[in-house]
Amino acid sequence: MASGSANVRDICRARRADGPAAVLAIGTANPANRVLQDDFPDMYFRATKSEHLVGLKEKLKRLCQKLGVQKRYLHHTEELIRAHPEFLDPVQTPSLDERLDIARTAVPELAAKACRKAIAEWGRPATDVTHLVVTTNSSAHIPGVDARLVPLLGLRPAVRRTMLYLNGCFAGAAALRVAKDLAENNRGARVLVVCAELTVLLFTRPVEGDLMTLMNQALFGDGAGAAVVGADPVPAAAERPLFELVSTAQAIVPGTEDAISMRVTKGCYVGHIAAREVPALIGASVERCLRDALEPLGMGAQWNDLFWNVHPGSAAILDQVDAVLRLRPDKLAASRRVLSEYGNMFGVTVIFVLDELRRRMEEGEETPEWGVMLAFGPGLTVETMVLHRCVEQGTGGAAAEKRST
Ligand SMILES: CC(C)(COP(=O)(O)OP(=O)(O)OC[C@H]1O[C@@H](n2cnc3c(N)ncnc32)[C@H](O)[C@@H]1OP(=O)(O)O)[C@@H](O)C(=O)NCCC(=O)NCCSC(=O)CC(=O)O
Repeated sequence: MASGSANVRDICRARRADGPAAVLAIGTANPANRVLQDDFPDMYFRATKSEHLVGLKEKLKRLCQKLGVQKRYLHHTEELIRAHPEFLDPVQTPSLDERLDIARTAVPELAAKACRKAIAEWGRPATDVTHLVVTTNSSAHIPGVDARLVPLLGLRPAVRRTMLYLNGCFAGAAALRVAKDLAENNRGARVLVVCAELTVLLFTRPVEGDLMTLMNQALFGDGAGAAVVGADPVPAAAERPLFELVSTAQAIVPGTEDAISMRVTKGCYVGHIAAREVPALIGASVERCLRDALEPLGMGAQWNDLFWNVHPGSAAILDQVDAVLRLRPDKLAASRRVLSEYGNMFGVTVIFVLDELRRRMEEGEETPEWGVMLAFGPGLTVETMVLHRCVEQGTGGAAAEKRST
């Protein structure tokens, strides 16, 4: 009996990886339909036949100026909305089924596009992927996006799949956290992580007095972000670590369960955000979460000595994190750029920020060795991940060339 249990320990120990999990490749994708934020109020009020609500449209214009978004990509075009008049008033004409039908194919296809880029950069065949972690808010099917990705990407039928639904904006960080544990506890594992979102589930017409709808239409964008995660990179297979995932933490901020929420209704998804309060709530909790994550590693609160990947929930949220941590103006530049170019893509956004940080490092931007990923979402939940930079600074041309071949 005793020797039996010793055996099991040995088996478990032998199965663990030696080194930390690392991101080995990143891929991102968006739908083709590009929407400039300056054009959005006209487009939205035209598509929803709401031109008569002149005051509300002016309000949306003012709101658009405040969010930090200049451009987004949306799967739903004016043409698609014209073809689905039932989307305009989800209370009178419930249309969850029609929206989910769109998501059924569009979400896996968008996810596959990001995954293909990540796999191409990784340089190994798709059949070498051992685990798949998929997360989305924009789907409710079984078999899910994970199962659909197997034939789309040519993964092995024996790939071990994990599907995370409805995690809000912390989904990307949560998926990377799960991937880290899988990679470190399964020697040789190569985990494909993908997060994909479509906002057609939230689409609805503007209603006088309903500010939340304006916010949901103006802030969020569609996209997919993928990463290959594995420990002990194999140089002979041309694997190279970009970021080591050093430690992870998750915390619920007490008393904030109503601050961000989402309900699946007969009509569509209905999101609620206590938008004016959320930046301050995050600001009040962020330092505690960071100390809890960093102190066990013997790292102090020298926030400007780190690089930062903060989920850009909106400009006000980034401003609040900036102010509380007294960050130098350039510290959240990657988060601000992604918000500006793509909008808030829920959990996808932190993967885009990771890619943007990598690009900046390759282009030679002076970057500290250690960094932090911070993501927020319903709960209020704060996900914190300590990162270690492996990207070689200033390798811009060579690395980008490798990705494009
Ligand atoms: C809502 C804000 C843009 C408001 O900015 P300011 O406070 O600077 O400006 P303000 O109060 O003058 O408001 C500007 C205009 O927006 C209107 N306004 C205020 N609150 C609003 C709301 N909830 N929805 C829509 N409009 C709103 C005001 O009436 C005003 O209109 P008028 O001009 O007529 O007076 C900002 O506070 C913000 O970005 N909050 C955080 C948003 C957020 O929570 N993002 C996280 C998304 S969720 C996420 O990322 C995670 C997840 O989903 O899981």
